[in-house]
Amino acid sequence: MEKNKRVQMKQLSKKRGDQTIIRNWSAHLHAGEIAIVVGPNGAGKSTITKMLTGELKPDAGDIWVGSAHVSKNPLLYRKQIGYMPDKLNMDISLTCFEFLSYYASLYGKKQSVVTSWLRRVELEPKQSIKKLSKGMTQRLLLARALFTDPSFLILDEPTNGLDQHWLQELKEILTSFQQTGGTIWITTHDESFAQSLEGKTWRLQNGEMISAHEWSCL
Ligand SMILES: Nc1ncnc2c1ncn2[C@@H]1O[C@H](COP(=O)(O)OP(=O)(O)OP(=O)(O)O)[C@@H](O)[C@H]1O
Repeated sequence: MEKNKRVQMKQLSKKRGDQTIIRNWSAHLHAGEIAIVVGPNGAGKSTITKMLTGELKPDAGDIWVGSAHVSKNPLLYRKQIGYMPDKLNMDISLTCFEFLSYYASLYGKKQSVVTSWLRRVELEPKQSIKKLSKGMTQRLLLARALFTDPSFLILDEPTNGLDQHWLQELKEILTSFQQTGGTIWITTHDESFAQSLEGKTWRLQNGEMISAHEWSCL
């Protein structure tokens, strides 16, 4: 799929219970740009990430990837995104190959793409997904997010459970995605990983998304 898509968020607002997670926030990401969102537990990082994936509807505001609007063109929008959640919510017995093949059939991708991504993330195709360690599960979810060749990659706490070797591999995978015009959104608690990426960083607190430049001036 052609990448080089701009991501726009316009006047987004979201409340959960009594708490305002995002208050009237606008931003855009150029194609090939990395956005990094940091913030304490409960600040709303997962909430905003779920709005970007289309799983949660904003109370107000719009999100576009290229010309696809999150709720007005949901099918086209979903085709543009690759999402790596912070955990695998699936309690069935499948091998890594069967797991990715299922998504391959939904997205019309060849089995050879599945095989080559499993090789890239160093997972054994016949390995049961129930027996994967945390870091191995993260690698499977990374492969699932990328094998559809999205233009916008959304990663929720991608470094959880990864060892030093895989932190470096993750960086390399993200850099090559970025170099082909892919745009990336990452939420993380891992400040050293965040600092190692050349991206636009925001801190989320009390309903505000404060850019790194602004918070260094506070
Ligand atoms: N389903 C829900 N219904 C109501 N409130 C929720 C729901 N899920 C989360 N919240 C609340 O929304 C706020 C933001 O939660 P969220 O999970 O987005 O934070 P987070 O920054 O991702 O946290 P963490 O760093 O712990 O993952 C929290 O106060 C949380 O209690």
